[in-house]
Amino acid sequence: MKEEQRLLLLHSSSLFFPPQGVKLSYGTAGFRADASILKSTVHRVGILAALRSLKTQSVVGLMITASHNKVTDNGVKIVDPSGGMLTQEWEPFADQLASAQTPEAFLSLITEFVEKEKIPLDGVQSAEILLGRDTRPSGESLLEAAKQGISSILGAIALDLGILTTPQLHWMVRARNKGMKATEPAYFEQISSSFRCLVDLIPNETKSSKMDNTVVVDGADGVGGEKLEVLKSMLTSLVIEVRNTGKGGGLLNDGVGADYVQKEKVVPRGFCSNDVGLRCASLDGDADRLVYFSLPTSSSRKIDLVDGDKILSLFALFIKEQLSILTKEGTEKLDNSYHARLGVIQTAYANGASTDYLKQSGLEVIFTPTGVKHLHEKAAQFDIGIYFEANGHGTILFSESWLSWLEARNNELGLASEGSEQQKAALRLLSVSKLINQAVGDALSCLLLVEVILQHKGWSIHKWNELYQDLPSRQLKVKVVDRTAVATANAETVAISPPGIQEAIDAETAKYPKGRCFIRPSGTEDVIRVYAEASTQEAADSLAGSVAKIVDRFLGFSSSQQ
Ligand SMILES: CC(=O)N[C@H]1[C@@H](OP(=O)(O)O)O[C@H](CO)[C@@H](O)[C@@H]1O
Ligand SMILES: [Mg+2]
Repeated sequence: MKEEQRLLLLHSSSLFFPPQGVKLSYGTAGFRADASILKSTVHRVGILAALRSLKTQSVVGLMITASHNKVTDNGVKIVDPSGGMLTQEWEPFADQLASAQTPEAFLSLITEFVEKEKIPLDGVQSAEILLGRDTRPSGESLLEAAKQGISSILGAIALDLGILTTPQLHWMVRARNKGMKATEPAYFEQISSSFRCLVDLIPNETKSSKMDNTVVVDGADGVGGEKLEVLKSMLTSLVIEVRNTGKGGGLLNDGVGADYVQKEKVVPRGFCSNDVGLRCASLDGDADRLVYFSLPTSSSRKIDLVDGDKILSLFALFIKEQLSILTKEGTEKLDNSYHARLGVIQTAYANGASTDYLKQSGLEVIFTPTGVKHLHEKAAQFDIGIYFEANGHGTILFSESWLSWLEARNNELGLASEGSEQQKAALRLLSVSKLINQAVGDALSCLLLVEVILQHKGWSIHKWNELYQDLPSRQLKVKVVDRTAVATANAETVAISPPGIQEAIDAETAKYPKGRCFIRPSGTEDVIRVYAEASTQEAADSLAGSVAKIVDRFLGFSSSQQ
């Protein structure tokens, strides 16, 4: 490493002190913590992002957000050149960097890593990092820290894109590396024009049905609401009413947003009895999650939730239907048919009823640990991989090879039988691949896809919700002394440590018909999560409650005092 580079890194890191007595780790979605202790971490992630860009000789992204967490929290994560999450291979280095206590220790970590990874840190190669942040007040000063980190790597430049949804930044990084236009207008243009194509391809029978084309969206008082306001003006045949836009003084994620709606299953702030029967949706704080809901009656706060599993089911159904039209043996023979391998990816949080439904519909269902980085990786192994977390984070991935086949097939059909059902199916699938964010789950593009599929099918939210009935479930959080004491296996369905805890959970679960329960350490909060399912809500609540007590007995503060 050049002396100039060494001095630059030493000087820059001496301006930021790592928090004392706190060990941060690159969890499910980057580093997250109370914003007040994050400056040094964000500064170091800026440096890491520059190294990643040098190593890959591509543009990378750095996003400052704490998503659905409270407004006083914040977080930082890196977007890899593909538009996906930072490669998991670099996560341990990210952890080490964040916890180095002195500038010298920090510098020696970097020196060693640069050598090991053969990163061209010579001041000759350039690096470029796109920066984005959500609407949190702490975002601006954290972004400054990231910029200072980036500028302490010779040849690295930061491009500040301002306030963005997380999926917009992922989309732009992917677009830049594909040589496409990577601006916000280009993003809006792509998703709105592919939405319009799908609308034009709605069958005449359903086009004329009296379906309500209004959706009311809770923007979680975050970035999603303001972006949706822009997008909605570019659409036809859909009316979007945005509430909780963040402009009315409401607090981010406070009694609003996808996480609150999905976990609490109650009406978010800004909705009232007048909304009974309407199709409603909630985004989370950085607009990468989407859930739907409706208010069944005016007398209670309870909602009918249509979660990520149902969005997944709707998407899977539509894709499968279009694929079967496309590959139907028609008047004209398919000489180069390519049967797409379609896969569906879920986590243990998926409602058991959804998995049963998907399997009964003939779909291949695969399970991964929590966190999109795991789901995304699996989905990318299929020609068409659809992944969703129950909380509403997901997307559809199309392989490059299948898309090129589809393009060619579409052209062929255009010549042989323009306007045929087969060609329409090909066009629909091509449009879906452009509407849906190929980099990461995106609430805005998923919202448009849900809306156009409902219009295509002529379905109300109730009809959609009736695809299957969710098993009652309950999620709880338990504060423990050390959450890393819990280790899991089998896509997080079994706790392999501490010893004896799984046996205790199994014994409790066995008392409940259709009972299913698992625990895992959260990767974004300092808690153990408990998930329980059973045949009635009371039973699910009771199972979750009992298992929470087991967790507390094994790992809680009371146990450590004994
Ligand atoms: C049960 C649950 O909803 N977990 C969420 C949550 O992760 P945890 O590791 O459970 O804290 O935040 C992640 C990032 O947004 C999201 O991917 C994940 O699904
Ligand atoms: Mg989010």
